[in-house]
Amino acid sequence: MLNEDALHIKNLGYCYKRAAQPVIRQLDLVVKEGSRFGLFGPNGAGKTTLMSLMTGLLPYPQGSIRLFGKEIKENSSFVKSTIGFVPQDFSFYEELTPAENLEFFGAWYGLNSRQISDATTTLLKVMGLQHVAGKPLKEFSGGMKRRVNLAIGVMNNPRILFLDEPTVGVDVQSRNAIIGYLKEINRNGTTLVYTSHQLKEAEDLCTEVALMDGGSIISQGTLDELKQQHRQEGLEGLFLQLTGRDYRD
Ligand SMILES: Nc1ncnc2c1ncn2[C@@H]1O[C@H](COP(=O)(O)OP(=O)(O)OP(=O)(O)O)[C@@H](O)[C@H]1O
Repeated sequence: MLNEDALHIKNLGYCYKRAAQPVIRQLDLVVKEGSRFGLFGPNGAGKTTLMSLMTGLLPYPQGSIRLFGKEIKENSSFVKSTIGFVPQDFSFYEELTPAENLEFFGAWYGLNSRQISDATTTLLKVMGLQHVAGKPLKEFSGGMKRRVNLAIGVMNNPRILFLDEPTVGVDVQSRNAIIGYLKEINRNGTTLVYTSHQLKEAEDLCTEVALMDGGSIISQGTLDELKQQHRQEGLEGLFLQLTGRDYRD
């Protein structure tokens, strides 16, 4: 159902072990189902940490994260069947072929052999990987590896897909293919939660944005709303106005 909250985060806090200060502080965030949501902020703002919390990879001692109304730490099998995750670091086996990787991750998601075989055929075609389906990933270019990383993240046809810098280091062709595919699955109902430093790409992809700094959300709305509110023509100007020009790391 559109307009339901896909994600509802309240008063979230997180501190890494032995770190002097929390990385996520009293963070509130709502993502509506069906949106293409972009999360932006300087290096070290806490985006990857927040992704890890939202996908259940890190436990959260403080606050609440509800995924389609369910608290994620109490509903791990619901989370596994509902989300897809495309992490910033490649999350596959370099010695295996794309088809073998998809088979492995499909089984991990709990898909049956027919579902795995159908998803593999479709995704190899969509990602333009049919001609290298039998080669190990260690022989692939960066763009091809990014496309495999994405294919793994969408194998279970997720209701919500989290993407942490999914196009870093890719050429224009791969970028176009990846962004085009993300728009297509969003039209078919998948909510997207995406982070990137590619702000032009983000303007094209995202319907809603949030800016993050120092572990909190400092501004959230549709891109048009925020541009108007802060009298900026683009996301880059908005970003610099709200987060400043100093290095963070
Ligand atoms: N495993 C860890 N242990 C301790 N501190 C960490 C760990 N991972 C990240 N941090 C720290 O947490 C803060 C937020 O890091 P995080 O990677 O979430 O930021 P980010 O917004 O994703 O940055 P970037 O844009 O560079 O990817 C940084 O100060 C970082 O040094």
